Amino acid sequence: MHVLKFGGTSVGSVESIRQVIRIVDSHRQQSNPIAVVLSAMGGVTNQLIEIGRMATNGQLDYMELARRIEDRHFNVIKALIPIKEQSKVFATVRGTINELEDLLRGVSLIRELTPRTMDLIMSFGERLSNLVVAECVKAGGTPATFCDARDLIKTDAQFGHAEVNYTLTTPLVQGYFADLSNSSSPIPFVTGFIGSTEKGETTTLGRGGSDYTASILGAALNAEVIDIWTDVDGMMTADPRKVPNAFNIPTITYAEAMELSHFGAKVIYPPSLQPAFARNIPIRVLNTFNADHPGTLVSRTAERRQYTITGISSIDDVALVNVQGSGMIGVAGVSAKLFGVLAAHRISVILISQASSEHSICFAIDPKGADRVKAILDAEFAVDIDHGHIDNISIERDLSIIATVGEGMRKSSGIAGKLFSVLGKNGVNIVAVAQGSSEINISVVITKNNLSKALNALHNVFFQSEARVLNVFLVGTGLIGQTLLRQIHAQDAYLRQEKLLKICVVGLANTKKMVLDPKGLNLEQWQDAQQIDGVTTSLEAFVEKIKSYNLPNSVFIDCTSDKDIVQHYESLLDANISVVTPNKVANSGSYAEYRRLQRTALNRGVKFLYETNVGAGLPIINTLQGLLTSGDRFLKIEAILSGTLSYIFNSFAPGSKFVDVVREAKEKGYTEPDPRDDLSGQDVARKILILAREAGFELEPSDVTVETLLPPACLAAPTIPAFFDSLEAENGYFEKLLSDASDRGEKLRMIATFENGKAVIGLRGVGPEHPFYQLTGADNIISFTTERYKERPLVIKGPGAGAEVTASGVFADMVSIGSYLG
Ligand SMILES: NC(=O)C1=CN([C@@H]2O[C@H](COP(=O)(O)OP(=O)(O)OC[C@H]3O[C@@H](n4cnc5c(N)ncnc54)[C@H](OP(=O)(O)O)[C@@H]3O)[C@@H](O)[C@H]2O)C=CC1
Ligand SMILES: N[C@@H](CC=O)C(=O)O
Ligand code: NA
Repeated sequence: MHVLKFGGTSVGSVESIRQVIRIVDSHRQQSNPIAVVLSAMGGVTNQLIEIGRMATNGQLDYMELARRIEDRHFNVIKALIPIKEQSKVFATVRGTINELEDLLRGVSLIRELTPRTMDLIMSFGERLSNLVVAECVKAGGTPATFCDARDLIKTDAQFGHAEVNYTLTTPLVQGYFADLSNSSSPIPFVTGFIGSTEKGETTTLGRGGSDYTASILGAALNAEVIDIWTDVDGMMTADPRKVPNAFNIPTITYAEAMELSHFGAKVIYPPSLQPAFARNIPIRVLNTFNADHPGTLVSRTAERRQYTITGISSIDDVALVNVQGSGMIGVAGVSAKLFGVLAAHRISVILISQASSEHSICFAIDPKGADRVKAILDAEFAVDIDHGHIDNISIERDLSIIATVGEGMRKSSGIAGKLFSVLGKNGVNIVAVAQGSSEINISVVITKNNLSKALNALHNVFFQSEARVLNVFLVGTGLIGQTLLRQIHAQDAYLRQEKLLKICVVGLANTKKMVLDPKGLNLEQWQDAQQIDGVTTSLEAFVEKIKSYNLPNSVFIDCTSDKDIVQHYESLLDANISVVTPNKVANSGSYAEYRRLQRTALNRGVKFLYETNVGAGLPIINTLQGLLTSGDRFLKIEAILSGTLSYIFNSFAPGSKFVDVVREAKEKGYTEPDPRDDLSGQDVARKILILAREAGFELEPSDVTVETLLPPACLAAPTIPAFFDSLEAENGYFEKLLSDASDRGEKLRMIATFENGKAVIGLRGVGPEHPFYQLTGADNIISFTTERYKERPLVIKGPGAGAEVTASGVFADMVSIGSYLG
């Protein structure tokens, strides 16, 4: 026997019913006999409930709604049954609707709607859908018969959620199907959701009722398989409306399905499938509208999986009740009393957590009942509260529960660690935790506003064949910023495939316009988006947006040289947003500010990265941090730290004009946005200060001595154009510097030195014997003398400025955050 159950959407329209008939027909070709269970046409059950309510209130237009239900079924008949055979079926439907109308008339007269009558009213949905579809199938030439499950499924009299009496039901089901197979073997279309008492009163089976019917039939007939046809491709790793990366779960165990469904994965309601589980009958969850998709197979065992967890589920809105007090410690019976009270009041508890100190118990409930629960507990524990054994009972609202579920978690270490670490790095506070000893479900209670972020962050780390998403916000779309965007775009496919990382640029800003889209901007047209969709930039508004989006794995990148923007770093880090920047301003201000940023990042478990502050993409800061972390001590740093000045002194030759060489350096992208910063020595001063700090020294900007190479007239230039004019006017001065040096057989180098706690920068002539003599292009060279590198210093050399190398350094910092957060 093969049981096929179709839900309300599957029988919701003429087109979908056509598809149901196709599926039924294709299964009929197979050797197994089949039984079909249908729900009511989509929406009809709710309409019936509404009709019942209207009739009780004496609203006569309930008749109008009943007609609409009739019309929907008539339309199916008209579309799927040949005209000459229609009248008989119309008459049967009309007769059934008449019965409903008589019943409603009675309700409207006595103005009372008991649960018993409600069940009877609701039963019309399944009775009509099965009746009509069975006739459509017959009209297509396939033998079919309508089966009213009230004749087979016997229940107690708990109307609304009746309990099945298997002792009576199983033989009735078996007998019916035995008779059927003795006849011409028509396909039975069995009404889902309904049953009847021994006295013949109509009952309904509660949530997941039609699945329950399929499961009862499958268990009684020892079916080979039960198909639950829905409108989605089986069960998913998470709710796809909340987690866009969610994907289909091919196989899942009964226990996992139970755990996931309990936490709101609404595709099926596994408790209703319990009878089939108990008999080890496999269940397939399939999509009527994508019938070739294999869906999800729910059975006792699941195939070996790539991932430790199977799915992530959530309950969006819960309240947490906290009962605590010193009187609870070591006193037996407090929890018995607590949960006894809850049970007596039929209050369903979603999650319980108690620490071993026994000082407090908290449990999650539906927030709608929270006030009532508090009132009940206040009353029940009034004496304990009065005596101070129990503190006041508190309720926390606006919370959600996330459950990570999977058989693979059993006996496997590190899952909880990963879960807490990811939530921690994303600034998601955990209010309560629960893990059953079955170890297949770890549930955490978090604040509701973090639900989407937490679900996506967890899905990202636990299902790593899906690329992890890094959400990037970039301020500064000048030379470095746009080179970075180009590099990100060019590397997109590589990062996804090889690093399982997707960089999603969510926001962009320059001084004029800012544009944000939480789904990610198209990097082929970011300029257009900024121009057309952008609004006037406000850094405050940009930062507020970043925080309010509350996306997982967020990174803020500052590619400006602005001073104001760095004021936002701390609050961003504090909101668990990592910061990456080539901008040296933050790290070269006061030492206190530098330390504050470091500490905030550390405390928040996020990253503040600035490798490109010194030597652009050259691995200088990382190397230095590595030495310091491993216990080395710095004795001396000697370096050429300006790409611009290197280029200038390597290119300035007799016959050329100094100002032209500076212009070339600017055109090549080596200079700061304001080249006076390079020429004055300010840029180098910032870099040596940062290096000294990274080497563990507490230096202030005033501790750096700068011997500038510029004559006073250039230093005094009030604007960039005036500065270039002054360089031109002072050409003789620069020529003399050059000729004096070459007369001595030397080259000019701006050298920064840090030794004995002092940083000095100055223009020096170096001869061929000096290691800095051979430097070419815009190269930087940094020589670290340390306890371990004392005889021969550790030297790093290479291009220290330029758009590509700088942007790639920022890129590397950004990607390393992706790995860290993942
Ligand atoms: N060039 C190099 O080799 C290296 C550069 N760096 C650093 O990289 C950073 C960027 O340099 P670069 O790209 O050359 O500079 P650019 O002048 O080309 O670009 C700066 C960008 O920042 C934007 N910007 C400035 N202030 C603000 C603000 N308050 N709000 C919003 N946007 C702002 C500018 O906007 P708009 O477009 O509207 O003007 C522009 O888009 C600098 O800090 C520099 O020190 C570090 C290492 C090497
Ligand atoms: N303007 C800087 C760029 C890197 O920080 C330089 O010339 O070195
Ligand atoms: Na660097």
